[in-house]
Amino acid sequence: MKVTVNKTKVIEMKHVELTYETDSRQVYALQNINLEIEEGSFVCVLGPSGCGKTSLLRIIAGFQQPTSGDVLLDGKSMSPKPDRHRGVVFQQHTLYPWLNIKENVEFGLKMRKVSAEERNQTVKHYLDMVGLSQFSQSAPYELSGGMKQRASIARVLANDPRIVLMDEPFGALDAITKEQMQENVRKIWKETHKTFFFITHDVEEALLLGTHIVVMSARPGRIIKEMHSPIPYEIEEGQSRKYRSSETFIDLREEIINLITH
Ligand SMILES: Nc1ncnc2c1ncn2[C@@H]1O[C@H](COP(=O)(O)OP(=O)(O)OP(=O)(O)O)[C@@H](O)[C@H]1O
Repeated sequence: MKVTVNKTKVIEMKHVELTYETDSRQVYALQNINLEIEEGSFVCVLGPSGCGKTSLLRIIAGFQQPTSGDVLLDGKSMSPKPDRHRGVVFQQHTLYPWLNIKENVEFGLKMRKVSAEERNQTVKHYLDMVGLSQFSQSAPYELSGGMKQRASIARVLANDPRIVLMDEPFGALDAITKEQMQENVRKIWKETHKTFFFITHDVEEALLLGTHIVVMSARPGRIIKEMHSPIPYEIEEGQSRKYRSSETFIDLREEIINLITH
């Protein structure tokens, strides 16, 4: 007997279209986007510059309304306003400079009037997870770029979102820090079992992180291919570099590059 596992869909996008209207012109940004994001998956969105990746993330985050189509969160029409269930990590960190790292991470919890004891436990848990326990009293300016991004991830996770949205979060980091951050995020994803939605233009990054890879066409952005990859489950901690030369990795990389460039 075939057993079918009905996985929970955190996000469903149905026939989503987006046209930006400016004073001088219309920009047809997204065309008929149909996407299902399963709980616990790590979705990576890849595509040429200007294809609408950030627009897609902004719609899921609630920063942008689609022109038409439906977006569901846990099967229900999504609130048109951003909320803590959809936490965003941007390319440039958005930590408050006047708060220390602990205060930044506990900010959302404080707004929700979570007790001091629970706030302390939660902040400690996530600062430990991102390796910043020693820096809880530091100001954001005292941290390196990679550390600031780790603090931003801890801040989002502390709010216990349904989905973590990341818009090219490592785009401004040097190559070695970027590689370490990829390892960190994959480890965090495995530990938290959270659902991630991650935008990148780096094919190798998508392969090292994505269990569900979404490839988009040039504008107007359409989904031209979706792939389900075993790679992030298989890579052992610290083994990314070795994995890049594996046959599965090289074949998938070639397939994606061909899709994007043709
Ligand atoms: N607020 C806006 N008003 C008008 N046009 C916009 C607006 N935001 C984005 N666009 C246009 O919509 C298209 C998609 O933009 P978007 O930023 O979503 O693409 P992207 O794939 O994330 O690009 P990149 O990889 O270069 O960051 C682009 O042509 C962009 O110029």
